Amino acid sequence: LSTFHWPNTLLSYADFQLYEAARFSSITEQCSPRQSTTVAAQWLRIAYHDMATHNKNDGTGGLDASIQFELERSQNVGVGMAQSLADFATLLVTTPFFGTADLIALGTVFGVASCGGPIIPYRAGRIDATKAGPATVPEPQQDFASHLQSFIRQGFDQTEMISLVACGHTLGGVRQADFPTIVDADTAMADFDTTQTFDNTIVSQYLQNTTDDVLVVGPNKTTRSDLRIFSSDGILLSPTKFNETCANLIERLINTVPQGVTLSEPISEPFNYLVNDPLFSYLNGQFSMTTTLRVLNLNSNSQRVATMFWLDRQGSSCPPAGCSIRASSNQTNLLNSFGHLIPSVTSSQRFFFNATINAATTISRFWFEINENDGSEPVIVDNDGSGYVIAQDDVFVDVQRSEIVTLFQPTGSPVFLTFKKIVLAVRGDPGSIDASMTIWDPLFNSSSPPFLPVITSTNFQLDETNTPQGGFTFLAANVSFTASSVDIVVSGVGSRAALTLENFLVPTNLPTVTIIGS
Ligand code: HEM
Repeated sequence: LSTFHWPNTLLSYADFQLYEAARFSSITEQCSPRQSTTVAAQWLRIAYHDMATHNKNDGTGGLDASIQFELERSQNVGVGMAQSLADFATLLVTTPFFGTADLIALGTVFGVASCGGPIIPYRAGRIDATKAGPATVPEPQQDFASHLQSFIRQGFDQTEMISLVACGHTLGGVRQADFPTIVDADTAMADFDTTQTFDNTIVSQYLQNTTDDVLVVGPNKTTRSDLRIFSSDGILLSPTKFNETCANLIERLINTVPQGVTLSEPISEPFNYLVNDPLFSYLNGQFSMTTTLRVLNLNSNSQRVATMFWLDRQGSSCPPAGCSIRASSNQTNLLNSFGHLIPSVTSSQRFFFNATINAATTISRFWFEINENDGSEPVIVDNDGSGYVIAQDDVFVDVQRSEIVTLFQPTGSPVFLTFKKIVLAVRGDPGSIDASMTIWDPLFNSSSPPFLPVITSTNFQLDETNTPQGGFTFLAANVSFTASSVDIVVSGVGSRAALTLENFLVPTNLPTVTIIGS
């Protein structure tokens, strides 16, 4: 198992979306059927069509969600396209650093695995396009030479093209409504092979001349593109190497991105020792700091104690061994349906810590110890030796003063309005502080693609309900209930240059308050 090195917002977010977030992976769980095909087939096809804009010669195009702007083209016909984009949009999980293109890639990884295919390593960090790319998706009526040219432009040679088409056409099929000249009027959907699963049947049935793939044996010769491709070379993908070859090629497909986009390191299993960004609150001279530690593959042991240690900033309040607090609770079985497919993970557990810290001497770094209390050496989890360093405590979102506010207007037809009030704690004098926030809300304003996030800015105001205390000034600003991530910039904190809290993920579990209007 690989160890998580904190802080890394992108990797921890990607790990969460891959292995813990339940809603996304559950849509395709067990290769779930939809519209006479499978969700996985729809998600793999959209990934290919999105990537197919790539031009390796000038580095443009690739998996960048430009498909959002390309749906009226006949080459992107099919209900699966808009449906897949709606799947991704309604999850409301995109952030400035993890957009729709990252979700399309994630959908491919989930879909292929859910249908019994290989587990494809995942990289995050794609950048969403803001406009359409070129119309370069291959179509069945085109000749072999133009298909080969397309794949070469996308970065795949002839052998890889043959394999990649087989890897794609192991799922799903051709819809009569989309291709009435290819599929008989009495068939809604002509499956490429006789299994819904991700397997080599597409290849073995082709080799045995038993295939029903309409792009091989369909009535219209012009549109037998799979036949032209599969028969173009003797080296059709070997059925025994199907999974391995497809894993490599589909991984390359989803990692084909425009030049200049840098993807994260590949993730192929959940991180061990994953630490959540600590959250702070100030009250009466003390910080309350909460964080969590996820540990994998622990045996069951009721004697186990997990402890968080920390050092203060001034070396006066904590002993050299650190102040400490035991985990307040723990939770097991954290993984989603995709996480359960990862063979190296046998169990998952998260420990919750809630430390009370003297706000004057404060905290400089923290780490953990897991003691089995069975005579074995305790395991120290200290971020590869550096500890988890708290860079500054002059500005933070105060998570106990922030809240989810529901305004309820009971008269006439009752109206509810729910939003989040973000309270910022700033060490400094109310007169000099200036704070603003850019808010990223994945909630789209449209009922059809493109589903684009709403990005707004706001200034913080002095918070009248949280008066200054212990050298801290509290400022407040509201964000929509669905806002996923905010960037906060604060100036006027003593003599410091402007401080930024970037990509702060808006907590989902803030205290709630209902205000009843008249
Ligand atoms: C020359 C290249 C290709 C051609 C001409 C082609 C053509 C087609 C056509 C005509 C359909 C039917 C779509 C519909 O009925 O709406 C289809 C479906 C599909 N294609 Fe391809 N394809 C090609 C390459 C690929 C590749 C490289 C992949 C992925 C690796 C892929 C994945 C799929 C999948 C998964 C489906 C099924 C979709 C569903 O059931 O909803 N295709 N393809």
